[in-house]
Amino acid sequence: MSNSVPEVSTFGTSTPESHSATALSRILHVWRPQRSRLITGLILAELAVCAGLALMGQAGGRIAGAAIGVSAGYLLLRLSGIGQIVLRYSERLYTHDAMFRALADLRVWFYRKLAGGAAAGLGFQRSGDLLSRLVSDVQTLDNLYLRILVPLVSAGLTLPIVLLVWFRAGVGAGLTAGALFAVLAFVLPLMGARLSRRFGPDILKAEADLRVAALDLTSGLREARAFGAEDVLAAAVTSRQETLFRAQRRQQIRMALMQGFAGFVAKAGVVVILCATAGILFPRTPVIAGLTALFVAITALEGVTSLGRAGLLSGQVAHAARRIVEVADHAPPAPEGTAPLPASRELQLENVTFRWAPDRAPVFHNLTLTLRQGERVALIGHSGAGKSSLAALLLKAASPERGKILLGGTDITTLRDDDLRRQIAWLSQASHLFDDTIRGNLLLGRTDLSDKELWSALEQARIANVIRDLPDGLDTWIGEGGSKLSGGQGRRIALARVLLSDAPILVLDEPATGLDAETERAFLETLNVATEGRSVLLIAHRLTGVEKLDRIWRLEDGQVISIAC
Ligand SMILES: Nc1ncnc2c1ncn2[C@@H]1O[C@H](COP(=O)(O)OP(=O)(O)OP(=O)(O)O)[C@@H](O)[C@H]1O
Repeated sequence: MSNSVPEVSTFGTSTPESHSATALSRILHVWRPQRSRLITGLILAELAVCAGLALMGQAGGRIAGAAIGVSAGYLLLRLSGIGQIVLRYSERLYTHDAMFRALADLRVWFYRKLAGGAAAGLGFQRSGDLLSRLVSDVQTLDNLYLRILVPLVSAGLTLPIVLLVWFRAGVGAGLTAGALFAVLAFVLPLMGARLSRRFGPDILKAEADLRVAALDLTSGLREARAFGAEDVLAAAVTSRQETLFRAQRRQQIRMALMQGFAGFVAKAGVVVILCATAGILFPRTPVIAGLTALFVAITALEGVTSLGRAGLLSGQVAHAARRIVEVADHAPPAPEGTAPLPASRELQLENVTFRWAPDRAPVFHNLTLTLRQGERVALIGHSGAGKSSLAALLLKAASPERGKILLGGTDITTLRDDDLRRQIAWLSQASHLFDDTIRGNLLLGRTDLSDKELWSALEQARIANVIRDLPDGLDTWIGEGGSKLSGGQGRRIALARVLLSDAPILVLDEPATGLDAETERAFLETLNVATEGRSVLLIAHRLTGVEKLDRIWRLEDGQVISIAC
């Protein structure tokens, strides 16, 4: 149980402001495909504001005209009324649609980055924190467009229009109301933004901490029960929940104060124009110009009161952008090329030096080895020697610091990732089973396999009989992470999935984990047959003697010692 989520930083020594600016510009860059939609949304928003101003201005003018016996047509009033309703509806629809598309693009971009760097150090990132970044941080960014950019740009475009109307009610009143509009639209948001730079990260941080604790509690419930630690874990969740509530309460109080103050400034602006209309403080204005200005002031000033709150949100938005970009940049995926797939399936490591993180000791130092096509090699070594790390390197799930990895003489960084993945099937130590049926887990989206082939792979993995006895057979739902199966059963389904792949090279990391001694022997004997004709790298702590092998590699101190069988 950690106390709080470690925050990853890849921005070197620059200031938080420059972090945010960089992060926000990266996010806007990701949104570029939606640019025309986002800009159309902005234009519609401004047109809706203009229609609203025209409606209120017309209404004020008509009321004043009626009072002094001047009549005018109602066509413009009707048009602006209908126009405002239609434009406001279209703007809401369009801006939200554009935003959801932009957020969807951002999630896909973030997910791709995450997948690309999944093994390259992101294994250290807490899954609750990653989930928080993927869900709440991305969601927070809808404020950037809907609550910050759209109203701010609209306020900038509206200011000259309202100034024109207000100046007709007198220069003094126009200047004062214009200044109050600027305070609401620009000064208060700026003050809010400065304030939120300090407090903005609190809520996101508290949310991430709470998610980590809640995930810890749910995924570790069995251990918590076994060790009687439910109360401790539940207390950790409660305490983080309280921290989040406190941060949210503080934010709401700041928002309420800001809204109250902005409302007060807006009313002051209305009073200024009212005074000018009544001839108090300012020279009396013609009644039609005065009432038109007054009605425009009511709607224009009211429309910008929420910008102060948007300013208070900006710190949160900037922090969310930073957190998303930090993770996306944390582990750049290994480079990918377009070289054609070589004919040979020989795998070679040439003087490979590798470490998982710059502050970690190297796992391999100048490692050189060759797995020949069709060869069956066991890789043994003590825990932590680097057996799984070698598998991660071969799969390009991690990249060497120095040296080359070659497939048939071609550097794997010059091959397409998809091509490489089709050549090497990997049963990792932590193979994941999805919350799906057994069939769904075996197929993983493939449509080219018959039930006969699925059963054959399950036979080879020594799990077919167990599945035949289940009421729903292949359609049995196995729960999150295969929670409705025993550890050994889940492992064998994961192995069946690997055996279904056509890859000519198999990397099997401890395939017999979770099996009893007798089943293990039978299983390894079957494996000898099931993997015939393919290159096999069998990673194990110990060998049982039944494995059919050409060579054994012992991994020691970052070097491989080859032992003939
Ligand atoms: N994703 C990762 N990020 C950072 N370090 C890692 C990661 N995976 C492994 N390591 C570190 O690399 C070293 C080699 O680990 P590796 O898992 O390759 O060993 P192993 O021989 O497979 O061990 P075991 O037999 O216990 O599975 C260890 O010191 C481990 O802490």
